Amino acid sequence: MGCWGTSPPSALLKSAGLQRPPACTTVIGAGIGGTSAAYYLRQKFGKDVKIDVFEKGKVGGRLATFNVQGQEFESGGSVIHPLNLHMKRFVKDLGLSAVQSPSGLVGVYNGETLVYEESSWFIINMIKLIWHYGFQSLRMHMWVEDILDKFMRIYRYQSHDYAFSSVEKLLHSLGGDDYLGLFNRSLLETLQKAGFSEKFLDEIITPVMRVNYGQTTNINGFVGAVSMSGTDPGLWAVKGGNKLVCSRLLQASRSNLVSGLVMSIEEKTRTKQTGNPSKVYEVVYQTGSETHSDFYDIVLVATPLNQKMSNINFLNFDPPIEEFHQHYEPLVTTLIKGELNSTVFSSRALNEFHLGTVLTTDNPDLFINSIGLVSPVEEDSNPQPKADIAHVWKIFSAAPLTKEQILKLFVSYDYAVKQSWLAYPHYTPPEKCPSIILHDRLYYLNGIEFAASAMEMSAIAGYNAALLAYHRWNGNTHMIDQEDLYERLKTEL
Ligand SMILES: Cc1cc2nc3c(=O)[nH]c(=O)nc-3n(C[C@H](O)[C@H](O)[C@H](O)COP(=O)(O)OP(=O)(O)OC[C@H]3O[C@@H](n4cnc5c(N)ncnc54)[C@H](O)[C@@H]3O)c2cc1C
Ligand SMILES: CC(C)=CCC/C(C)=C/CC/C(C)=C/CSC[C@H](N)C(=O)O
Repeated sequence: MGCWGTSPPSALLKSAGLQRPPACTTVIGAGIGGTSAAYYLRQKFGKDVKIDVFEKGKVGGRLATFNVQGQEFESGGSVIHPLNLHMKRFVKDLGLSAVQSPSGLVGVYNGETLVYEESSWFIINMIKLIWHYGFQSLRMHMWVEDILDKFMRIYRYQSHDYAFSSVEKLLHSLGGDDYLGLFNRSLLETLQKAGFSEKFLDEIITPVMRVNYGQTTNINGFVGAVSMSGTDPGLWAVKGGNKLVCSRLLQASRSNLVSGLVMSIEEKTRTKQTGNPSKVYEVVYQTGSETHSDFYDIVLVATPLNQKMSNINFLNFDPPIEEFHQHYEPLVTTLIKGELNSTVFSSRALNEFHLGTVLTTDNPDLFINSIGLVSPVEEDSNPQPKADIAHVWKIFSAAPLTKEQILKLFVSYDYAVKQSWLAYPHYTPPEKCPSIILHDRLYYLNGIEFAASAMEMSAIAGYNAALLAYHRWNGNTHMIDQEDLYERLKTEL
């Protein structure tokens, strides 16, 4: 594979006031971030650009399914918010369809008892919430709505082709200093300042952070709000599995999928047939037992950069590329088809136990973060626990469950399968997001996960990196890091 054959002579383009298009680009990682980046690279750079996508494992990355006795279930990223507009548009444009995610009744267990239990009657729920927590639920809902409202501005910026060179600048463009402040402070600090009570934080907010991010209210306020929005009504998933979005994006981008592990990236000077030297990146990768290398004008890294997850070496850069040591939270997803031992959580037998999900408080004696009924990826349904039927339950835990632990939770079970992840960043605000621009034409997408890790966040990062690469290649500095975009675009319809 070479980079030089396809682009028109640069002298010709320069005289027409145009930069030559890059001949070869590459994306490392075929998760939702990498495949959306490939899709937008094609849209921006046009049909002649070569796009190679490297993937060491399966297309989809953290979007994956398990098979339980012939049926597929999501094992990684599972629910999508109704206002996640990139995911929504991908599904529509790529000929996929959406299914509603199960929304059964939720309870919160503290290791001894259910401290909160939803009712199927809306009015009873309202009364219970007000009785236990006053109007804090309503205030929380308004807080999240305000953050989400501002978040939606990104779609307008991106539809006008604006790009950001850092995650901090992107966040600032959404809502100014207050928005950036959310990222720099813990959720706990922000919500305590806003007057939320310890009881509400311990019994409602912490359990939501545990199910979604395996962490407590020590995470940053922005990811806290994203996590709370994951309790909104109308969550959905892709029929057949969320990972289908990645394979369809790859197809639509007409990229070449290279099944290989990228080991290193190095900047090299190449002399073209015209005699002009030019800077390119050499990407060294392994397929099976063989080592190969190829040269690229632009490289987009779409995987968390740390030794445990991608282990890519950046060689001979001057100044050197910063080292990434960000810690990702270990998390285990276990699917169990069996009869729940409902008496673990309440005195009620299973035929009187109507909860579809049990969340947990931050009690060190608990060995699970959450347990919830799940539906196969093909089905649009709301499974209800019934005494006579073994259902499939999904459990999130920090460590793999032992057989004894499973037998505490289930009277009996037919099948159990587990998947271990390094799931999301371990959030420790205040912290700095890793740079998006690692070098001249070398970009990094996954820094956005330090603001919040979610499918839509990676899709936003993929679009942003493609726009940034395009504008920097063409010298369109006026399309990068523009201030007051919201005010400026408000008048444009
Ligand atoms: C258990 C779990 C539940 C989740 N639930 C939700 C949810 O309900 N909703 C939601 O929005 N988000 C959820 N998320 C988060 C969401 O799944 C991720 O934020 C998102 O999928 C990240 O996508 P990505 O493309 O950025 O990274 P990844 O999906 O990690 O993709 C990176 C890819 O790069 C590949 N790669 C790594 N190193 C190399 C190398 N050296 N060479 C070649 N290839 C390499 C990897 O194999 C991988 O496929 C969940 C995550 C987990 C783990
Ligand atoms: C990015 C924005 C604005 C919203 C995303 C909201 C959302 C879908 C949050 C969930 C994030 C997440 C990491 C969930 C993990 S667990 C999901 C689910 N509860 C499950 O049981 O699988």
